[in-house]
Parts: sequence; structure tokens; C-alpha cells
Amino acid sequence: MMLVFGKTGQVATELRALLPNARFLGREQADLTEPKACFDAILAARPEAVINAAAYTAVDYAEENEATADVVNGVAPVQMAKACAELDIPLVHISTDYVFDGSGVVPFKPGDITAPLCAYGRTKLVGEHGVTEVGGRSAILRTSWVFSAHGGNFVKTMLRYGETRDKLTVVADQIGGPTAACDIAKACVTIARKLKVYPDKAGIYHFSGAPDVSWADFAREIFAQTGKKVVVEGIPATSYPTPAARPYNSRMDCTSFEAAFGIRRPDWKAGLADVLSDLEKTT
Ligand SMILES: NC(=O)C1=CN([C@@H]2O[C@H](COP(=O)(O)OP(=O)(O)OC[C@H]3O[C@@H](n4cnc5c(N)ncnc54)[C@H](OP(=O)(O)O)[C@@H]3O)[C@@H](O)[C@H]2O)C=CC1
Ligand SMILES: Cc1cn([C@H]2C[C@H](O)[C@@H](COP(=O)(O)OP(=O)(O)O[C@H]3O[C@@H](C)C(=O)[C@@H](O)[C@H]3O)O2)c(=O)[nH]c1=O
Ligand SMILES: [Mg+2]
Repeated sequence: MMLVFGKTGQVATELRALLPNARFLGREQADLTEPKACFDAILAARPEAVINAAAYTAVDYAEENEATADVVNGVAPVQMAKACAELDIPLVHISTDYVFDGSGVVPFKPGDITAPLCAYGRTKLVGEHGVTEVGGRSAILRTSWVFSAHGGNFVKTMLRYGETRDKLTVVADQIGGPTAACDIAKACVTIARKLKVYPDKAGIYHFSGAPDVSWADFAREIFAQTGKKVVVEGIPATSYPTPAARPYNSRMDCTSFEAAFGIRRPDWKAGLADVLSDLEKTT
């Protein structure tokens, strides 16, 4: 039995579809603001592997709530890693492109220097360091720009804005790889299964959808696929002030993940088509 932290989030929801026999711990069963409870939950369940799909993901709110975000993203995953090391079972922990400062235009490799620009990125990096320090059969999967039919994300925000506006301004100088939550869920399951057999595959990996685009181009593709006539005007990030600074360069080099697990960067436009058709069915 696999144990998953998170129940209602984007990736957790996709994991529920993929793993009908896994056990999912929502906030009621395991609150990540109480890290020791996460440790205890794992030891009590004695699963074959753990996937952590829960996190404090509200990037702008984290600026004012860094202490809470730090416990959820920085401390709780370390307790999970300790419990998994004690049971000698795999832990798959998800992290983010926001651990990088976004300088340059070259895709970041897993070993590149991290330097988060915002509180969310800092707290996710604390979690990475802690999990790595514990050691064991742990993999950290850094992904980016997650979207799905469930929960909150950029695709759903654009669709909502597009209902009442025929023109939107969207940041055009931040570049990254949009990633469908279902592709991340599949990647996590593959990693968990492989780590059981190959503990030497532990480490940090990058996994994001291809091709890399700007948020503005991502938005244009959303409207192109829905057939909505919404004009997307590209603007510099400096014209769209937010509490949290975001990286300009979110490109990630995913080659080491491909080599270790045999999974290519997913085509996000195909993932988007699936998500839009799911949304069509439910609305
Ligand atoms: N969203 C994105 O664009 C990106 C996400 N990631 C990472 O991917 C992973 C999954 O993200 P995603 O699926 O988008 O996340 P969501 O924001 O969709 O969901 C987050 C989940 O975490 C849960 N959670 C938050 N706080 C707590 C808490 N104190 N105790 C227990 N559960 C809590 C939420 O529960 P509840 O429903 O009860 O609030 C929710 O189920 C995270 O590690 C995230 O950092 C990485 C790159 C991009
Ligand atoms: C809604 C909106 C956003 N934007 C910009 C703001 C920002 O630069 C970019 C994306 O905005 P969002 O708030 O949706 O994105 P954000 O919440 O920062 O998304 C991030 O979430 C965390 C959890 C991650 O780990 C990252 O990989 C990334 O996906 O688009 C516009 O330019 N126009 C708009 O109308
Ligand atoms: Mg957001």
C-alpha cells in the first residue's frame, strides 16, 4: 500500500485516480503544521512507499505567512523522510522551479545553485535540504507551472477571466514548462516503484512539460484550444506587480530524470487538451 499526503490538491487528485488502493491523508488525517503527526502517521501505516503531494502553495500569501509555510514545506517533509528512512521505504517529495533565481536563459540542472526569490521558494528549499540530509530512498521531483481540471491553477484563472473579458494582459518575460498534474502523478508512482528496487536512484530530479513558453503564450494556447476570442497582450513582469517575486527563467533540464526513469518531458499542449475536455464534461 502506498501512502499519500494530500487528498484534494491537483497532484493528489490525479494520484487518487491512478492509485485506487493507496491511502490518502487529507488535512484532517495529517496536518502538516504538525510535522511529528506526519512521522507518526507513516510509522502507524507501514506503507510500501510515501508520496508527499501536500504543500503550502499560495505563493503570494507565503510572503506574509512564511513561518507557517516553513513548517508545512520545510519541516514536515523532513519528518516524512525520517519515518521513511526508519522503515527503509521510498519517499517521493515534490518541489519547484521557484528554488532558483531565474537568471540567464539556460535550463537549470538539478545540481545548479539554488537561490529562491520568494518565501515559498525559500520554504520549499528548506524541505529539499532537510530531506536530502536524512538520506534514505528519497527522490525530490522539481516540477513547474502545474495545471489540472481540479483545484486552483493558471488555466482555470485564464478561463474565468476569459468569461468576462476579451482582452487580458499576461506576463511575457517569465519562461517555463507548464506541467499537467496527471503527468506528475504518473512520474511520482514510477519513481516510488523504481526506488524500491534501486535505492541508488535517490536524488533530485527535474520534470516539466515541453516546450518552454511564457505565461502569455501559455494563455494564448488556452484560448486557442477553447476557440475563445480573447486577445492576450504580453507585458513585462515589472508591469504586473505581485507580493512575491517570480523567476524569469524557469526552464529546467530534465535529461537526468529521463535517463534514470525512462520518462520524457510530457507535451503540455496535449495535457491541456485533456484538461479542457475534462472541464467541458464537468461544467
Ligand atoms: N501548483 C504548482 O504550480 C506547482 C506545485 N509544485 C509542488 O507540487 C506539489 C503539489 O502541488 P499541487 O498539487 O499544485 O498543490 P495544491 O495547491 O493543488 O494542493 C496542495 C495540497 O496541500 C494540502 N495542504 C496544504 N496545507 C496543508 C496542511 N497544513 N496540512 C495538510 N495538507 C495541507 C492542501 O490541502 P487542502 O485541500 O486541505 O487545503 C492540498 O491538498 C507541491 O509540493 C507543490 O509545492 C511544484 C511546482 C509548481
Ligand atoms: C492571473 C494573471 C497572472 N499573471 C502572471 C503572474 C505570474 O507572473 C504568472 C503566473 O501567475 P500565478 O499566480 O498563476 O502563478 P504562481 O502561483 O506563481 O505559479 C507558481 O505556483 C507555484 C506553486 C510553483 O511552484 C510554480 O511552479 C508556479 O506554478 O502570470 C499575469 O500576467 N496576468 C494575469 O492575469
Ligand atoms: Mg498560484
